[in-house]
Amino acid sequence: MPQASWRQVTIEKTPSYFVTKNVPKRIFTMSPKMKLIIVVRDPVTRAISDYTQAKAKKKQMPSFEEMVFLGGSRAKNWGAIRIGVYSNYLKRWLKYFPARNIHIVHGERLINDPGAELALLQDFLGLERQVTQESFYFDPVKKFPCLRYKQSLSSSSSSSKPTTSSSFQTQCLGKTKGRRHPKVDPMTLTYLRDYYRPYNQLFYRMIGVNFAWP
Ligand SMILES: Nc1ncnc2c1ncn2[C@@H]1O[C@H](COP(=O)(O)OS(=O)(=O)O)[C@@H](OP(=O)(O)O)[C@H]1O
Repeated sequence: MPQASWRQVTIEKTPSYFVTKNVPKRIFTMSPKMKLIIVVRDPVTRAISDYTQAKAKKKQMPSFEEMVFLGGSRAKNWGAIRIGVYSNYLKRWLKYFPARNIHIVHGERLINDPGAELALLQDFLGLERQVTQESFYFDPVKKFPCLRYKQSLSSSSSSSKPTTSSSFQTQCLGKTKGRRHPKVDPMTLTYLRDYYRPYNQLFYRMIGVNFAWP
């Protein structure tokens, strides 16, 4: 972790931390006061997203449906499916950290209403609410929210007096985020939704929030 002054908050982001066995203990040993942020989305969409990412790297990969059904009972062990059982992983974290140290970000709302989701996140981190709805605009091409922020530009005039003007800068997430998902056969979707339902219910009870994933 880089050094930070008392005015700064350092964030480190690695998706695999959530699901890697020894990480809760390792992070607890590093600092039991650590604040943890977990972004979750409907596990069925998550599985398709995971598959889409893998397929982009491995073109000859079978279709999503084949991966789910031809894998038979092994399919449940396929990382893309297994990771969506959030309750299993959260349990491990709760052995070390109290629920108040863990903030769950609602992945769908992060896309549909980023200002509201960021308000909750800033509160959790004890930060002033500087990122607001106005910090985002919806990019019609990318179909995702992107950041819009003011940047002060200093320039020297002929009298060499510094002038400060401000303009908006914009920033979207990179090309690998927000990939187009394949269309998945409805029977496969139903099968996966039925599979996740009880685990989702357990997860809602653990966090005290119902995301109402279908
Ligand atoms: N603002 C914005 N722009 C683009 N993408 C956004 C945004 N907010 C959330 N998302 C969702 O982030 C998903 C990719 O995040 P990952 O955690 O899978 O990324 S990674 O594992 O760290 O590579 C990515 O998943 P895919 O849509 O499957 O690509 C997005 O749905």
